[in-house]
Amino acid sequence: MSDSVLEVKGLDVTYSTNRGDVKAVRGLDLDVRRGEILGIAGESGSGKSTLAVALLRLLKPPGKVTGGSVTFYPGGRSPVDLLKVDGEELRVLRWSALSYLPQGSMSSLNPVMRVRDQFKDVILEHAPGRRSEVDTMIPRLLGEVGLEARVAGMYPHELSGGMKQRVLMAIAVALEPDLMIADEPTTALDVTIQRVILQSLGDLRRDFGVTLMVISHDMGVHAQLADRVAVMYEGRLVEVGDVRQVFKDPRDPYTRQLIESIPRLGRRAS
Ligand SMILES: Nc1ncnc2c1ncn2[C@@H]1O[C@H](COP(=O)(O)OP(=O)(O)OP(=O)(O)O)[C@@H](O)[C@H]1O
Repeated sequence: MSDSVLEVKGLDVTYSTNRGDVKAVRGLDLDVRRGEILGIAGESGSGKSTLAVALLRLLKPPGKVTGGSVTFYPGGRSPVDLLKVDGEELRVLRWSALSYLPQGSMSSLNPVMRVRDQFKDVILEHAPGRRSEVDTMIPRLLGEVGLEARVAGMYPHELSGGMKQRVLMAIAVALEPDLMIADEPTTALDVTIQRVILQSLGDLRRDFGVTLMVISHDMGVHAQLADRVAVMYEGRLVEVGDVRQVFKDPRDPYTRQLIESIPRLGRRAS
């Protein structure tokens, strides 16, 4: 099995607008190693979300991939160029090999469905063979993110923001994907809940062996969670390395600036 789960080479993404082209991702090379938590850092507008949706083939017009390749190495299957796979192949890969926790995803739960049925929808759509296991899978998955089994019988409006986020994380790992991409998973949550979410993400990696790509503008999140961090600036990757090394001795001036904007954490990680 390859040591990489994803290999991005020379990725270019452009938004063509009537005010001109915005090159949101420029010549980006990135290797995501199997089993790691890779943080993607950078300020707002640096291209982090565009990178995520391009990798997941969820980029919407006027966004367009204008160059590069993205090789995905799902465990036990042949490698695929995610930029070239067709709709059906992509449908098979979604959730079961590649899952996504979008930015602001807490509003993506269906308000009129109980949590249990939202799990069932995903599991039965993407892994119909596991029908008989569903009822035992749900409490186990909820337990994995620190939620009680009774949450399965609740509707989204009965859950706090942090609980919704944890339900979504549990759904995202239900089919044991190789890679999960989480975009700003802690944004809009209060500090105590943020810590719980980060802890749960770490637990999911440990228990499911899922590789995580975690996008956050908050260097504190990366200091707490990531093994390696990749820093984006104006669509380019300016630095990638072991999180401790990057915090201790940032090579790029922009990375240094990001770290200095959180002096307390900068000190803690050094
Ligand atoms: N639909 C769009 N049309 C035109 N330009 C866009 C569109 N979406 C994003 N952009 C531009 O692409 C660049 C990268 O944006 P992107 O949202 O990927 O950054 P980001 O780092 O994820 O920031 P944020 O965390 O604020 O979403 C920005 O210059 C942004 O203005």
